[in-house]
Amino acid sequence: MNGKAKVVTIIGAGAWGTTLGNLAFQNRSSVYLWSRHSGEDLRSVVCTADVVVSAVSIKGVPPTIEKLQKIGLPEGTILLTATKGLDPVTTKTAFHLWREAFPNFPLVVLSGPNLSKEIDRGLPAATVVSSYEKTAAETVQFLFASEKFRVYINDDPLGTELGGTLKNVMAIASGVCDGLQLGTNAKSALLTRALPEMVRVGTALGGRAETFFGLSGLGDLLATCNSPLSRNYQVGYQLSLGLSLAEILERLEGTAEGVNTTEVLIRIAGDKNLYVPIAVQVHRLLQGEITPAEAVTELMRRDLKSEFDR
Ligand SMILES: NC(=O)c1ccc[n+]([C@@H]2O[C@H](COP(=O)([O-])OP(=O)(O)OC[C@H]3O[C@@H](n4cnc5c(N)ncnc54)[C@H](O)[C@@H]3O)[C@@H](O)[C@H]2O)c1
Ligand SMILES: O=P(O)(O)OC[C@H](O)CO
Repeated sequence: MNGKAKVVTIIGAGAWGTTLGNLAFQNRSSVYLWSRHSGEDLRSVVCTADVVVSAVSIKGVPPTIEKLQKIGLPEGTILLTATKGLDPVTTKTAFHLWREAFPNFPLVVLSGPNLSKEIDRGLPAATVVSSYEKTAAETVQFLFASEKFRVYINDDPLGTELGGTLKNVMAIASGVCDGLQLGTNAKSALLTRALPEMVRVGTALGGRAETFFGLSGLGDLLATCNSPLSRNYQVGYQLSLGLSLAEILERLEGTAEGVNTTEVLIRIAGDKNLYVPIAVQVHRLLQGEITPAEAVTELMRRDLKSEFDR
């Protein structure tokens, strides 16, 4: 299948699934947006699809996979995952879960600095689609690309996905930084130190270092850590104003994956002996063990060290 796909089924009618559906629709694809609440038969909308997009949050990935395994997919269907999270049960990324469940289907990851509300307004943005199967990546590239949405490809799906996943932890820290009005120097230091922390974890989990310096790593880190539109940033910002995590999540519009990702990341870092000082403080903050101001103090009073030694 070359050029623009004709039929796209999007599973997950949340903010991101809806935005992706609109982008494909504007490119003249037939788009089915499926929600678990719609009552529509999932089989009927996947059996004719050229591309099946998973735009559910990470907790929705295992049940979605289970449903599709029962239904079965036509041979050659391209699977596209747009989730940015870590499975709390297995600690795996969505790419791993989909690969294990559908090893013989072309699998593509989409991740980048993509705040859906900006894209919905028609503002220009760029993203990355990544796959070991180049033809599938190119098909997805043409499916979504427009003059408003520039789509790059690469062949490091794990690194691409992990950039988008790990930056959510940093976005919580960044929201704290802005909420406490720590200033531009502090913000710059935080984001600059966040990137090697993401690279350390991301490469230990199989991503390539260079990918984290691209759109799906540094690009998404900058977008999410600087925008009040980010739900993860909002979690940190509102914690710094004194709201409890429960209160914030109750009012939050949509999913802040970073809350779960932080908890899973701390387990991974413990198992693999990875140095993740920012994530450790975000975790303690989310657990209610320390205040936002104490988290900052803990980061600043660590032993002095060389800039590039670990
Ligand atoms: N909103 C954005 O700007 C944006 C951009 C890029 C990537 N993402 C990522 O896309 C994913 C979805 O984000 P969103 O903003 O659409 O979140 P959302 O909260 O608006 O929607 C979540 C979706 O997941 C589905 N879901 C949740 N639990 C489920 C379950 N148990 N079974 C089946 N479906 C389930 C919900 O029904 C809903 O359709 C997240 O991983 C997010 O990090 C979001
Ligand atoms: O609202 P957030 O924090 O989930 O961020 C959305 C996207 O991941 C930004 O690229």
